[in-house]
Amino acid sequence: MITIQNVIYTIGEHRILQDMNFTVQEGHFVGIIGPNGCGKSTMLKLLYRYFQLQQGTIVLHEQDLMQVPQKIFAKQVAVVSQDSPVLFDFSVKEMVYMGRTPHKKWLESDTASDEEIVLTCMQRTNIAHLAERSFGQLSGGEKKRVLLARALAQQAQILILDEPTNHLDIEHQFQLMDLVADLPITIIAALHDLNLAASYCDELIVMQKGEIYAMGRSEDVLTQQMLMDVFHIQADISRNPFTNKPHLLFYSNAQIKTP
Ligand SMILES: Nc1ncnc2c1ncn2[C@@H]1O[C@H](COP(=O)(O)OP(=O)(O)OP(=O)(O)O)[C@@H](O)[C@H]1O
Repeated sequence: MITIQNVIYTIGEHRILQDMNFTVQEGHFVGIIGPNGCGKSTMLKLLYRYFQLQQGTIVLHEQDLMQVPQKIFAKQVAVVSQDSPVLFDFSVKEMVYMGRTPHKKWLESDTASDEEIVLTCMQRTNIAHLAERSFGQLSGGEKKRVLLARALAQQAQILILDEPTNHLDIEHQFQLMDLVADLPITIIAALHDLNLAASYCDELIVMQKGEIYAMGRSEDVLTQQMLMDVFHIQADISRNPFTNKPHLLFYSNAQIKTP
């Protein structure tokens, strides 16, 4: 379980997060939604310790997240972030092997088990055919799938995803969501596609201006009022007949033609 209590985060004069409080249960898939600039990535960056906590506490399995030793943290938390800079030009396979690093001792060489994990993760993310390609030369969507494979190879109990479907074509969006939703681990993802969020997440956290506007099951959270208040968009909300999950049809007044 991860507990976020009274977390406030400020950059310069700008208060980015205001008193964030929520709990993520083990094994749940939690989606964070909200408009551009509302603080989703900042919240995730605190969770994966890219940012230092300034105020409040984050507790992971009854331990202060900031006190967890780096090597243990890397075994527990894997991340696919928006901007994962790669300074040197590695092959795809080398990139995925990096996911095994937290499990190894200094200079310990890769084992047959590492090889099997890496190959399986490449197959599951549909990148096995890219194994020898240079990471730097891949398309945005291919890179995203390599970063996911690397995160899977880490075999962490918590997976943090910052806009994981960004750059992916429609087939790979569903493939990625199917894949991660099927993992028996905790997942926290910032998502822009509200229909994907509604389809896959156990719970949604709606953020607005650095605060939580609402949280709960997608059925309860995705209301016309919320969509107007937070996203300033009109929507018809129905059920997807195939999945029985909420389905949003968006429109603007300008699109509605009067006869
Ligand atoms: N390093 C920084 N310096 C100054 N302001 C920053 C910095 N990083 C983020 N911000 C500001 O913090 C706010 C929240 O940013 P954040 O990236 O968390 O939003 P987001 O909800 O993830 O947005 P998006 O949906 O556009 O990715 C924004 O107003 C952003 O401009």
